Amino acid sequence: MSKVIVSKFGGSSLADSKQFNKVKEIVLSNKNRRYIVPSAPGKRHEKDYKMTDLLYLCQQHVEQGVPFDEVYKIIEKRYIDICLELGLTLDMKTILNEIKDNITAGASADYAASRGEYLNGLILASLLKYEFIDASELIIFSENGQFDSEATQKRVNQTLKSIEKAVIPGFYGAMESGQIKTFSRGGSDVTGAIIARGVGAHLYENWTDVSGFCMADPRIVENPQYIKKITYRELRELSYMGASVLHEEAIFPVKRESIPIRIKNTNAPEDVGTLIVDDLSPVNYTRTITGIAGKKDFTVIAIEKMLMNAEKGFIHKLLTILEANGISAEHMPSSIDSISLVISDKGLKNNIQKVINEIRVQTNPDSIVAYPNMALIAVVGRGMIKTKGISAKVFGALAKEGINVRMITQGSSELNIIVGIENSDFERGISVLYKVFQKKEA
Ligand SMILES: Nc1ncnc2c1ncn2[C@@H]1O[C@H](COP(=O)(O)OP(=O)(O)O)[C@@H](O)[C@H]1O
Ligand SMILES: N[C@@H](CC(=O)OP(=O)(O)O)C(=O)O
Repeated sequence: MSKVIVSKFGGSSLADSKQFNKVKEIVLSNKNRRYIVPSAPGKRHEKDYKMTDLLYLCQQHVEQGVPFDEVYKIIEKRYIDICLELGLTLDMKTILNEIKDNITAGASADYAASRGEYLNGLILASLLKYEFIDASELIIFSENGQFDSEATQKRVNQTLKSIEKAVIPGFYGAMESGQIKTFSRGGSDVTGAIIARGVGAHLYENWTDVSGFCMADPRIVENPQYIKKITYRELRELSYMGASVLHEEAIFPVKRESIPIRIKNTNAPEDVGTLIVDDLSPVNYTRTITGIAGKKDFTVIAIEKMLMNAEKGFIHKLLTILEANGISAEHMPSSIDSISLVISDKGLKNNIQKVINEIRVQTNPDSIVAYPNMALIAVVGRGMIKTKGISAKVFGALAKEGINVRMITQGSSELNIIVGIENSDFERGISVLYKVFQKKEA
């Protein structure tokens, strides 16, 4: 049986006609690249717009009763220019008018955002001469908006088994009612992984603007080392903690079938990139740390109460309060008489005072203090478990740099150490940790 590759191209790979031509060359250079998943056009340079952001903006204008013609003109120009420069005969103007009418008539934010991928899918299918399959026919969400993995798997398998080559737009699907639903931002990576599982691909390629996964964010550290091979679990930890190359949920569909992922660079296709493999595969242990990633903007709620450990149901009460407020705690480091709730500011949505009051009333603590402006940095590596002195290296490096560590947690899998520091120390923290771990261990 011939091998099948599913290739997802990110927004940076499809930002303009020049990038589309690179994508065409890549796809056509390997006949196994049969199912292609495009994102919406991304930024062409630092100050440029992402089409997805502009489409959300149009919908918000309608919601506020403000005209959105000026924003829509930017969107129209980007797509029409791409079509003209590629010499395609697609009637882009008519399709764009239809979408504009729908947004004007009050279409949902998910519908508006999804059109970025929809339009790019039409263009790419026409350029490659591949069949266009709308993601709304393949990716199924239940009526309460939950992604239905098993129904989707069946649908993808059934539909694509008779289609030799297809372009399927990323980022969205639909409910049975036909209503469009998107994944969270960056979700085309998830679509690619779902299609890879559905067609039983032997490889899921994720094409972007970097030659693989770096040991640290290249926007913070200059020329960080690339990771040649990484396990799904390590990658998930790094993605979740802010390494935005791959959506953290893109792991699940491919992990189930042990389909490897390769991160590749559209601008340097000859570079090997990063291979993401199953946890059982041998990993190169010459490096104890695989990568470092982090996120800013957390609040830590520190609660102290004498004999907390003896009070039955204390943690249950805290979690019930968070749940009632629609909040989840990222971490909960604790000692005998104290516990800290680490919550992202995005999740907290300005509810801090309300949550603190409820905790005070329902648990009667000795003290409760909120520490805002915190950042989390995770040092991740499967080799960690076998190596002494990793934590000493982490804390030593941060101390030497004069960075105060406000919180520490280590996952029970010993796959990571997470430290909480001030937002203002974040970039310095990442850089100094990269410096101590970049050298290869003996
Ligand atoms: N550890 C990391 N390794 C590589 N890139 C990273 C890392 N952390 C963050 N990034 C950023 O992720 C970007 C690629 O992801 P993204 O912008 O979503 O690309 P795409 O548009 O192809 O989907 C890179 O340009 C880089 O700035
Ligand atoms: N276009 C969507 C989905 C996506 O995955 O985009 P990208 O591949 O450019 O990260 C977004 O901006 O969120």
